[in-house]
Amino acid sequence: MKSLSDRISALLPQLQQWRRDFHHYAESGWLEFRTATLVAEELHKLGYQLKLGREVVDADARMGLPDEAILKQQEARALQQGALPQWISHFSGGFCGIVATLETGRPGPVMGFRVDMDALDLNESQAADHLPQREGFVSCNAGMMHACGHDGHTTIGLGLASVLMAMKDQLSGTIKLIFQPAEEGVRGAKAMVAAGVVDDVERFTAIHIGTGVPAGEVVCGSDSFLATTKLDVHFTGIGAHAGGRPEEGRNALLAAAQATLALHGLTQHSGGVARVNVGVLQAGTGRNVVPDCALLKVETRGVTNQVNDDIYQQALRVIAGAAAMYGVEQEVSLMGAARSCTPTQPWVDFIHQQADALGIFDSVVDRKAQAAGSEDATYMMERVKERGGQASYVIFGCELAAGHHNAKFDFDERVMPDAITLLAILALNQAQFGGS
Ligand SMILES: O=C(O)C[C@H](NC(=O)Cc1c[nH]c2ccccc12)C(=O)O
Repeated sequence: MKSLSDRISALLPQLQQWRRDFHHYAESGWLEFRTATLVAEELHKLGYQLKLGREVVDADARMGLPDEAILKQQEARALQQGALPQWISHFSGGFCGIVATLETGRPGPVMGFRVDMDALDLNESQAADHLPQREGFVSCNAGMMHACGHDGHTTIGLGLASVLMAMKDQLSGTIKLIFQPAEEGVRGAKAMVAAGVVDDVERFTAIHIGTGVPAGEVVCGSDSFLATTKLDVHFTGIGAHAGGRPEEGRNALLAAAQATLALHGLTQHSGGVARVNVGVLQAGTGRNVVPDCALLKVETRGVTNQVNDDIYQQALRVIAGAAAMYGVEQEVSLMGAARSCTPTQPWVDFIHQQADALGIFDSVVDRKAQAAGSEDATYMMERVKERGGQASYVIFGCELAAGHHNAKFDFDERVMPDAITLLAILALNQAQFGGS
């Protein structure tokens, strides 16, 4: 019987081909049409039971959804780029979620593994020293780039699906592989949770690669995710002749500028780390017009849910105050959110034990001290925990060509087989878990 290691070694060419294809056809959140159809086809060929689109994504719980015109345009683009027509109708309208289930027929827990599929809104570097450019798989979609490793995550999910199906006679219980859209901007997980995707999951594991963790190190229970709230703020003023009748105008641009400066002063909280970032300020229409419109794209973050919630409430007050200063209207729209979350220690201990026993990592640790970014997998973790299940978030360190969200981001692809190995071992050895 082929060993796990032999099976994964045999997959290496396929892993690189998958990763580089996903990278080349990078698709941002809710627009992962091509990616989702290819993933669905691979999982179908492997023999998994599939739940797709609206079956696993609650329409009303989606956040930060692009408008109808963009959804339609991007679906057409995906078809032109090779999205599979037989699957795409499941994902139309921005429902690019997939859950693949393997029921072994033998008693055992439901184990959930979650990967995310979306790219970032970013133009990828086309410099000669950027490997994806040099080797011909740089993103072909303007304004979309896999600059956080989610092409690798999707590939790890497919590699895991392949080896687990091949070794299904050695498994027990049920395996659920969750392919999530729109993690960037923390927009997709809540909708999958609302659709009930993890309601039966007893042991949940989400993953990330890189994040500053050194190559060869695995973090078994990352617990430093910042709770976060993402908001768009529209200011509406009154236009007027800037030279002739400025006093008749109500300046939305100044309100937005005032709000921006005030928002960035909000990072004091006795509860710990807090962040505010105004990432976008768009305003006005012409140099001789008192600006009647402005848009801010803002995020708040906090080391705990309470810190973030407090900062968010202060932000709302600051925005209302800036609008009042200039006599303009303001409207806040929620565009994304994620909670902070602590993994369950019994599951972290089990992952640590299995990673140690594998002997393929230079370092195995439970957690890292530095405040990480944010993650909406925390919604799934919290849902599993509130039903008494086990949940953790594993980070696989690897060499990065540049930091996350940078136009020259790239990762060492050798991290993928190591990640698949550990995740597969968690499933194959789950009977050794002594926790609840
Ligand atoms: O808030 C978001 O949009 C989610 C996004 N998430 C990530 O980038 C994934 C991530 C989680 N932890 C880390 C740590 C370092 C880089 C990336 C991450 C972020 O933090 O901006």
